[in-house]
Amino acid sequence: MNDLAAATAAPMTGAAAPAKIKVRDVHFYYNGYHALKGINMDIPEKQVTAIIGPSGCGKSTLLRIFNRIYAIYPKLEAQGNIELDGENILDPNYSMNRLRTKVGMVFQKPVPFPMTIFENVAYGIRHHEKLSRADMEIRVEQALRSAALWDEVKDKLKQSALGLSGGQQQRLCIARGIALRPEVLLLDEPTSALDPIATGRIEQLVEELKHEYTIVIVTHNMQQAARCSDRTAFMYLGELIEFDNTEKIFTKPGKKQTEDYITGRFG
Ligand SMILES: Nc1ncnc2c1ncn2[C@@H]1O[C@H](COP(=O)(O)OP(=O)(O)OP(=O)(O)O)[C@@H](O)[C@H]1O
Repeated sequence: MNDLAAATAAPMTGAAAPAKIKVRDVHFYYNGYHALKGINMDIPEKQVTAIIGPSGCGKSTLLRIFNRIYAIYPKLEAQGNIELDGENILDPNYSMNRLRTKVGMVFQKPVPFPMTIFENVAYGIRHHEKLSRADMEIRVEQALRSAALWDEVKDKLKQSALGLSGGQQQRLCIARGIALRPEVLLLDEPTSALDPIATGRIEQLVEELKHEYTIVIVTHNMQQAARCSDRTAFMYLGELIEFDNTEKIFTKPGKKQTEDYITGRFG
């Protein structure tokens, strides 16, 4: 392979950090509909990677492949390789249970379970580990502290989680994800249902969490991507158009489509 061919085939990265997730020639089909078309990218470890692009471009589809959540639906098919620490998670032999402990996900709308605040966090842990009551209390507290929620809920752990505000509920969902001590945290538009103050708290939290976790965030909000990510991926019509340092994407994008999108000319 000559230099030019090698450069063309190389996955997009723009990252100096080692890759936690390597996406190689990934295609995705919804009942035959080709939603992702040959995605190649390296997601850097312990950094925040934002995925942006117009509605329907495949952002959420890509994010959801990273924890194979699509596998619960029939007629959905992923092709290619997604290596997490060098192992292909799309391989049916890669255990779902193991994947769930390594990759946590937080959805657009906070969905606390109809149980106490404490139980919301403890519930997932119980599925994977047997802890004594005392150890469980420590784990729940750690998760709530990491999610910057502890001070607000420490005196009402036995109250229903449904009584929390939207922003608190979203941080509770993040605590629930963190409690399993994943290595990767996927956030699918985590602030789209929140007010600006709650949004600011989540963004601050993302900034703090990246020291421990590899974070991938899908967002419609370009200011949010610019504020809280290290790398930004721009997608369009199922393709990865550009993936680079966030600052570069927003100040000196390499592709016209990226520039048109970030300057609001379409999307
Ligand atoms: N369950 C599904 N069945 C069929 N097609 C789907 C399904 N989910 C998504 N699609 C299609 O796949 C494409 C990518 O959708 P996806 O939700 O990943 O886009 P997105 O970039 O996250 O959009 P948005 O920003 O609006 O959430 C779209 O054309 C969408 O219509």
